[in-house]
Parts: sequence; structure tokens; C-alpha cells
Amino acid sequence: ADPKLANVTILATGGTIAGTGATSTTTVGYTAATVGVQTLIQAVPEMTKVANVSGEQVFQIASENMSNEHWLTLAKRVNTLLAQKDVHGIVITHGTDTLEETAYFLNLVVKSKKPVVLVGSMRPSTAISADGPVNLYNAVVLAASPDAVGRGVLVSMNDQIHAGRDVSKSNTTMVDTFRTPEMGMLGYFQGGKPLFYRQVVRKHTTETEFDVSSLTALPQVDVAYSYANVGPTAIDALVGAGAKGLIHAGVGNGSLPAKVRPALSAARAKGVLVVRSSRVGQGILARNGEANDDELDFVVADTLNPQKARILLMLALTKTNNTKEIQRMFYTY
Ligand SMILES: NC(=O)C[C@H](N)C(=O)O
Repeated sequence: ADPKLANVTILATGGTIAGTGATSTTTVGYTAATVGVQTLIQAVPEMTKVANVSGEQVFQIASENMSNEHWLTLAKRVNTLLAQKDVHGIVITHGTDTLEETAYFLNLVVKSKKPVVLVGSMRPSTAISADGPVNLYNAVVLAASPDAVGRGVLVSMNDQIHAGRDVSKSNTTMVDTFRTPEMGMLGYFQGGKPLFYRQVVRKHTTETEFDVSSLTALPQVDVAYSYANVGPTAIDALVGAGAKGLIHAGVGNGSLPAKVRPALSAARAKGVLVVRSSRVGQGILARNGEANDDELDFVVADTLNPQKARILLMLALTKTNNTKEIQRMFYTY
């Protein structure tokens, strides 16, 4: 190890960045999560000039199979490593499908100011112009950079740096799929250097009240999606299956269709926490806008999309069942 360089640990979890296809032109219909972390590292020897890189295979899964249990395992490993003086930053290789969720989860439960960077790819490692190697190189540069300290969990793809809280996958297959359309990305990579232009305001990492160190499970929270002609069936089924919280991915400004409102209200009467969010993808869900949240005793998701609202509600429910307290958390993180 070069004592002048930062020590960066790559935690590999699988995904397309570790995927292989039948031919170099196979960019759909490939197999995710087949290549191990040492192979990923060996494919980018340039990294050894910018950091002392070590690798650990935490999981080997496609990210559509990411679970609450995986998150708890990953978060604990990140916190253990970052508590070590000889670890300066962490890169997590991850499938892109749920990457934004893992990033937001870690953003809320990592207890360190040291950089944590999530990275994936859209093309498998065997593809012509695979995007994994450059994405991994940039992620290691970022995790080794003093500029990345204290910024919360970051997502680094396609020469861009995004905040874990706000970024979302926006395209099924394109390499520029990770976007933060309205809030804006935090910075770029240029000439192999990370350049920051803004910082996140919402609290994260060391500033949060969440602690997963003694948790072995998270409360069950599910998402119910609304659309024209929607009925109460999905909501009733989720409540029947034991959900402790429900995220309503409402239409527009989080409106409650006439057949959904009584089902959600009945869920709340049974003690299920209900969060109003929107399927739209951008914008604020304000209290008492399209529904009387005070009367219904609902929480609003603020700017979180449904899948991220699910994460915050799960963590909130590890602390309290009080809607006012949970609403405060949605305005804080
Ligand atoms: N591009 C990708 O990584 C997609 C893959 N299904 C995954 O999330 O693991």
C-alpha cells in the first residue's frame, strides 16, 4: 500500500456491473452478478494510482432481489469498516434497478462522514463500450477524495455525481439513466477529478436519529400504486398481509381516488401508518393539499418518491408510531 494514497474498500453486491453476456453486443438478456470483485478490480488497473484498493464480495445478486435483510447486512459492514482508521472511503458496486433505494437507506444509517459511493453500470462487463470500468474508476476517485467527505451517500455514474437522497433511475436501458432532474446533480467528473457545485441540505449519515446496529429486521412497509379505475383490493391485501406502513403512490399531487380513500382510512384505523406520495416523480407532496392529512392522520412524503418514502417510513417505525413525529422526519431527511 502507498501511504500517500487513501485506502478504499470496494464492497461488491452484484448487478450488471458484474454481469456477463453471450457476446460483446449483448446488452439485454445478459446474466447479472456473475463476475467477482477481484475481477472487477483487475479490469481497472488505473485505480491503483489513485487509491489503495481492496475488495470484498458482500453479496452476488441482481439488485431486483435486494431485500431489507441485505440492507441491514450491508449497512453494518459499512459502519464497521468506516470505524476503522485505515479505511478512508467505501465504494459499493450495485445493480442499478434498486441502487437509488440502497443509496437512500445508507444515507440515513451510515454513521460516518467518510465518503460512501454507490456505482453500477447499464452494460454488462463483456459489452462493447462497457460503462462499468470508467464508472468504477470514477467512484474510487470520489471515495478517495477529501471533497466527498460529509456529503452523504453519493451515486456516481456516467461522469456525474448525484445525492443518494434525490437521484432516481429514469431510463430502462440508457447509460445516462441516473438523474436528479429538478434538484440537480451535485457535480461532474472531468479529467478524472470530481468537481462539486452544490451540496445536500437534508440531514444524513451522522446527523440522523436512526441506528441499525442492533436491528435484525425492518417493519413491513409496502407501496400501493394508483391509476384510473383503481380499487381498494391491493391496499386491503397488503393490510391483510401484515403491513405496518403503506406508501400510497398517488396520482398527480397525491390525490386519493374515491375507492382508495376509505381503504387507506380503514388501514390507518387499524394502526397502519399511511404516507401519501405521488407516482409523478417530481414535486412536493404538501400536508392537507389534495387530502385532509390532519383529519385522516396521514403523513406526506414531501419530495421523496414512493420507493424512497418506503425506506424512511421503515426506519421511522423503528423509532415511533406517532404520525407527527414521522411527519417531522419526512421534513428532515
Ligand atoms: N443495470 C443493472 O444493474 C440492472 C440489473 N437488473 C440490476 O439491477 O442488478
